Parts: sequence; structure tokens; C-alpha cells
Amino acid sequence: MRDNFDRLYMGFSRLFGTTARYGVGYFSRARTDKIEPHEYIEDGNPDELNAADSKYSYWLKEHPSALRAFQGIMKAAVGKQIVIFLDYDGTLTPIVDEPDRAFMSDAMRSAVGGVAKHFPTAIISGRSRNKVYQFVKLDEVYYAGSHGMDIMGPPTKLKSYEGKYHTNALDKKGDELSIFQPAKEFLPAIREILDKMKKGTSDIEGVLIEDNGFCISVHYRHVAHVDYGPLEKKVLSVLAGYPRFHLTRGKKVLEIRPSIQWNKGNALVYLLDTLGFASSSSVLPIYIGDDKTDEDAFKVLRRRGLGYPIIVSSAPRDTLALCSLQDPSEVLSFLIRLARWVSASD
Ligand SMILES: O=P(O)(O)OC[C@H]1O[C@H](O[C@H]2O[C@H](CO)[C@@H](O)[C@H](O)[C@H]2O)[C@H](O)[C@@H](O)[C@@H]1O
Repeated sequence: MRDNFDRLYMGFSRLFGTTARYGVGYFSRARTDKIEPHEYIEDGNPDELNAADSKYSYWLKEHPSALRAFQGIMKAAVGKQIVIFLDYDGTLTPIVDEPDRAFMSDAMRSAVGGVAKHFPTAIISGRSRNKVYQFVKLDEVYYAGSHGMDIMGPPTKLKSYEGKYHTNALDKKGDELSIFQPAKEFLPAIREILDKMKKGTSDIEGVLIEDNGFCISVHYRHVAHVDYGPLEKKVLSVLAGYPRFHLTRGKKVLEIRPSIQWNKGNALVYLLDTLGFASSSSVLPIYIGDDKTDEDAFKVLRRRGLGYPIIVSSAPRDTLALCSLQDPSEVLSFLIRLARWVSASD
């Protein structure tokens, strides 16, 4: 009986976008909101939804909810230093139609600030470092923009990272920081590509080109289906003149990136190293992200057998993550719980 209700409610939640599926308040929310199972039966094809749900339930067994696994994660953290890594779009904010309007909620800001009070915390995003900072506006967090190619992290004199890519900086309080930009020499070419990309695609309606510092995003969320082919062709033809760059694909976005061996996984390692946890077993990194690019960081954690890679997804996906969270609202619950847990154990 309970199983039936579970399945029906999951179908309903997928259909109507409610987020109260797992973790705290799952059944209680369903009841207080007075959601009746028959509403779902009338509005959807039960067979299709049941098939999708059973795939998702199966996937959840392999990538359990980090909210459900919370106690286990905290048990593993005993005697270790937790370090938090967060992606931005799709993790700290829901995916929205206008990239410039992916604002972070005050609740999320306060939750991220809450964990950053207790643990070193970094946001690693595909956006430019400054843009992420403008959205987040928390000074106690480290920022890595351009998929990790522009990191503002702890001060460092580590020999393993080339000095020419480092610049010293000060934060607002006057504390020392280090800026690491391993794709520095690509900047002039990136400016050229940006210019050509803007000119070359200006006749296609709906294209939005975002300058991400060391990468460029060509958004096609608002491009008509028939125009996608010509757009991709144009992007590839500009790129053909720049063999030291390559194209990757994200959520309704084509991204142009310098072809260096540096990604979010390298950024995670860099930050762990500069925080003083190089090859340390006394650290427990928790990395939460929703995108393909976050898989590079998941891979590093899995290879090192370290911490918890957590994917944000409400559908089954190929992933190296160990746990999952359904959407940014579950990320919020997880972060709040983490800050409460550490305050309670202080
Ligand atoms: O690494 P991330 O922080 O996840 O950044 C990846 C890309 O995110 C943004 O684009 C995506 O989110 C937009 C806002 O929700 C959405 O409109 C767009 O369709 C998505 O692709 C950002 O604008 C890109 O520059 C980032 O590379």
C-alpha cells in the first residue's frame, strides 16, 4: 500500500515539479498539501510514469540521496577536515531561461555562508570568476571560474604549480590570496574568438554569447530548432581557425575552451593542495554538482577514494557520483543540515 502511494506520488512530483520526494517531510508534505494520488492518474500516462519512476528508483539505489545518507557521511567525517566544493548553475540555483538571471536565493546564500563558517568552501563554475562572485557575494568562499581555469584561492608558493600562472592578491579584509590562471596565454586568442563568434552568429535569432573569461558560452536555449544546425556550423567554422581550442556541450550551450589539461578536477586538486591537504587522508571533500563538467571532479575523488561526489539530478544519469540530490532545493536542505550538524557538535 505504502509502495503504491510512493510510486504514485513520485509520478505526481515529476509531473508537477514538486520537490518533496525524499528526505525530511516526504510523506508529511504530501499529506499536508492534500495531494491525492488520483490527480496524477487522471493527468498522466501511468505506465510511462511508472517505468520512468522505477528506473529512477533503481538509479537511486546506486546513487542514494545524500539527505538519506547524511548520518553515514557524517560518520565518515569524524576526525577529518570537511572541505566543500560547489558548482553554481543547476546546483546553487535552478536552471533558468536567461543566464544573466540565475540569481541565488537569500536562503541559499545564507546556507552556503553557514557551511563556509565551519569548513573551507569553494565554488567551481563554468562562468567567469567575477560573475559567480557577483551572484554569490560571499567573501568567505573561494571562487574558481572558467571551469577552474581562474582560481582565487589560498596564498601559495607550491612548487608543483608554475609560478608564472600565479598572481598575489588581497581580499576585502586585506588577507592574502593567490590567483591561479593556467590558461593565461590563451587570453588574446579568446578575445579574438569572442569577437568573431559574436559577429558570425549575429544573424541567428536567440543566440546569446557569454564571455566567461577563459571560456566562451554560446547559448542556444532561445534558438529555433531549424536554426541550430546553421549555428553549430558557424561555431565550428570559427573554431577551425583556432586549433588550440575545442568545443564541449552543456545544457543548451556550446562551450569553447582552451585545449589544456585543466578542468574542474584539476581545480579541486589545486584547492586541496593549497589548503594544505595534498595527498592527505585526513580530509573529506564533498563535491556537489549537476553538470558533465563536474564529472571531472567526481572522477578525481573516486580515483583517490576520497570523500563524497554528489550529483544533482532528478533523473537517472551516467555518473561517477556516489550520492545524489534531486535539485537545488535538496542542496539547500543538505547544506543547512551540514551547518546544523557542525554547530551541534561544537
Ligand atoms: O559550471 P556551472 O556553474 O554549472 O556553469 C555551467 C554553465 O552554466 C550557465 O548556463 C546554464 O545555466 C543557465 C542559467 O540557468 C541556463 O540558461 C543555460 O541554458 C545553462 O547552460 C552559464 O550561463 C554558462 O556560462 C556556464 O558555462
